[in-house]
Amino acid sequence: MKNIRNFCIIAHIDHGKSTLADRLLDYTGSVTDREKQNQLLDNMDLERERGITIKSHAIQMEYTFEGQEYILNLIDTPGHVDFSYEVSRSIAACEGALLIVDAAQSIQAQTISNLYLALENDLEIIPILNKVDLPSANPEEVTDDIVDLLGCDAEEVIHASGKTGFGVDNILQAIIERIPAPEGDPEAPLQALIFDSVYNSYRGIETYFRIMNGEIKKGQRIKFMATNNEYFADEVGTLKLNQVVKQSVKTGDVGYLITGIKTAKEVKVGDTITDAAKPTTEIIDGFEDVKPMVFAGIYPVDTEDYEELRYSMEKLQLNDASLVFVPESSAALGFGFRCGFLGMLHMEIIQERLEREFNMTVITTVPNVSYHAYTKKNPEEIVLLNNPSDLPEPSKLDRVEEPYIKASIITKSDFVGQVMSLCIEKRGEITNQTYLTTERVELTFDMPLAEIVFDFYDRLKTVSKGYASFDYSPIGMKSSKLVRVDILLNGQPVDALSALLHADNAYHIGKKIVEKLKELIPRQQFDIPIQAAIGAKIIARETTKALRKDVTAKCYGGDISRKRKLLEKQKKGKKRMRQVGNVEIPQEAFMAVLKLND
Ligand SMILES: Nc1nc2c(ncn2[C@@H]2O[C@H](COP(=O)(O)OP(=O)(O)OP(=O)(O)O)[C@@H](O)[C@H]2O)c(=O)[nH]1
Repeated sequence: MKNIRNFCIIAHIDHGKSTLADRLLDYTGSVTDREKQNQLLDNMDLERERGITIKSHAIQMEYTFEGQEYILNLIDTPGHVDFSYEVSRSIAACEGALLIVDAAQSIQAQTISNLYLALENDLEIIPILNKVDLPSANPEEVTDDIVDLLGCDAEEVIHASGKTGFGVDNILQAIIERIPAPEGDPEAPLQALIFDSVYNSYRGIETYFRIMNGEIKKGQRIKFMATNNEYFADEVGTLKLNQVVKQSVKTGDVGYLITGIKTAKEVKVGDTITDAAKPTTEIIDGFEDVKPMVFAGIYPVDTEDYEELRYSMEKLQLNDASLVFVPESSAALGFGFRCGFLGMLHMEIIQERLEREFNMTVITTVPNVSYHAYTKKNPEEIVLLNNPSDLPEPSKLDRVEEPYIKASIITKSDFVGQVMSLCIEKRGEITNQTYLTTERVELTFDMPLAEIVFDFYDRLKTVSKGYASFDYSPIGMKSSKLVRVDILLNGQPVDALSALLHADNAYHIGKKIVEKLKELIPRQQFDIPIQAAIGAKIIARETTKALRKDVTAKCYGGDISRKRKLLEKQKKGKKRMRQVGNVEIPQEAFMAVLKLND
């Protein structure tokens, strides 16, 4: 046990975590040449393409230092706020963390929020100044920032480059010398923390764990404490680039477990595994059920594909326990599902995975957060509001509450004014302002989550010229004035275009939505009035004028291949169109409310 080191890497997105992890694997000879790929840890196609780590993974390295052999378990963590719960679990499985800071970007919002998580878990922090090879790197200044943040000495900050491999040896030495070996009692009853799980279509769910006390043996009868379900440990082992089957995995080590479980729901990240016959009395604390934050409708483009969509979503859920969905129907779109996501990125990922892995083309409706409504009849009972159509009639409605977050934004002092106005426009209330250095400021706001869902990231990037980073955590519900803005096309309400908006913004946003829809809805053979309404009251109107020319008219008698190309193009464009009444609506229109400022 004294030669084991468990560590994770924490960083703001794009500061070079995955690249550096690959370097460590390379340097310790943990990968053969054949296995070398650009980003080894990001083994989902989607992850590699987007350059982000979606799910955490673990990997074991062996390294000989001063004549002693060490086992280094690296637990990779996702960098995006949508997945911060997974970060917190991976952190809990370690004794130390490499804190990576980009030498050109310096400290950013997630550097700080992840650092706090690591400190809460008493991890030893090894600060690393990464990307020192960049011409724009600013090593002295950024080192000062790190020293200020951590209260460490400048000598403790390791200079490195994931690109050239510079400094990797120093990092490995620091891992061995500075991070404590795991503690724990090998004789005690089994107590292991689940920090991740992965779905494998042949073997069922693979559970990743870190053993705090005791050991886990092949064939042992074990129990998951959150669910109280018992299983046999069909296979256990450690994690190299591939799994290495073992007879047992012991205290302090990190490993995987296969029990024949088929659905991701049964395995909860953060849960404790123990022995069924001789259970531990202590649950590892910190376990919480992750709740979806953002909801949207997902519909098949072709109504006939509904059953297939259900099948695909069920398959996807086996794999991703944080995805929730219930059937819903819309007058405009037919049968589909109301889905809950951890955040906007999670929503995009699900949509993309449906397309890539299941070949499903879907239409996603305007996302909204989950409100709590209370009716006059029963003012104590919460009615969960995940869908605009569920909003009770104004006469029956007592009050509505909406979820709030604590938002932390780090930016340059030059942009404080603009960032503040943006946050105030988004109904934020400033709670704190701290100068991290003379140039960098951390602003903290209490804000409605709903405002983040709508175009917040993009606006923040624009007003700060890219020099702002953002992180948030939920802080509970607050009362809100909510109205439903309906959209009518050609006089017909299209339920899938309805949005829940704060009363103060409803007129303004309603007008903008209508203007945006005018741009997005293709012209047809007749005029299409586009209206926004609150209840029976029309608050805005635009008209898409009738089409005058036939696009292919010119091609008659002309070059047939050109005409075919045009028609092909038209067909492609149609793929994501939905006929509602006699109006064709493209997918972009359903999301128009998110892009009002483009
Ligand atoms: N010049 C230079 N570029 C680097 C270095 N390390 C990483 N990069 C580049 O920075 C970008 C982000 O690197 P990643 O390793 O994917 O960043 P990450 O922190 O893992 O990102 P997430 O997984 O999304 O959190 C990539 O384009 C890398 O090629 C470095 O040391 N020097």
